[in-house]
Amino acid sequence: MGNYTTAAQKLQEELMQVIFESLGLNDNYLHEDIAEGSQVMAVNCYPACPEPDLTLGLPPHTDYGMVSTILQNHQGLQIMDRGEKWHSVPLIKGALVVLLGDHMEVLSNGIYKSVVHRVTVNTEKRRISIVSLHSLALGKKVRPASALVNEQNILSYKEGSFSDFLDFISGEDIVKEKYIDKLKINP
Ligand SMILES: O=C(O)CCC(=O)C(=O)O
Ligand SMILES: [Fe+2]
Repeated sequence: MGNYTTAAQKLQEELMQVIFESLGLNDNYLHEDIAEGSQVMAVNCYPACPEPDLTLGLPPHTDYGMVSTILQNHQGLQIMDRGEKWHSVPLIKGALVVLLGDHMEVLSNGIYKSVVHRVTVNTEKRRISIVSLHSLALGKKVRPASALVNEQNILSYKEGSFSDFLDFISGEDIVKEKYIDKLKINP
């Protein structure tokens, strides 16, 4: 697990460079903050369920961070499109799933949106996923990149940190309210 955690952090640094390049930002953008950023590992176990239509493994949500990578042993993850339709993410052996989180939506000033996802269960097989969630260090604020704020794309998000997210989930009814909506300016 230690080696996997280190490799996931290194992969995340490379992914961020590519994502920044795709946004027209310098691929060195926030380099040190990313290298010193936060990483949370979550291991999820979803037992086989006799009545999968009556429940979910994990309810719909977005991840708080910049990116999350997921290693899974069985299909079950679903993502929602902009028309609010669910799509199953296929299981590809040896492949990782990469999801963009709320802090990437903030940093890109809304050019990229965090993806709503959920987990379904199945009757046959226990599903295990190993998720690596990345953002900046606990108290470090993520804000829209100034190069992505202009007349066509006005400032649309307030700054937020991992620590702000933790305060949010300890205080709010997270089923009714979404962290990203708290950061939107004039949603
Ligand atoms: O189990 C999965 O594939 C996703 C888990 C997840 O969304 C999470 O831990 O935030
Ligand atoms: Fe998630």
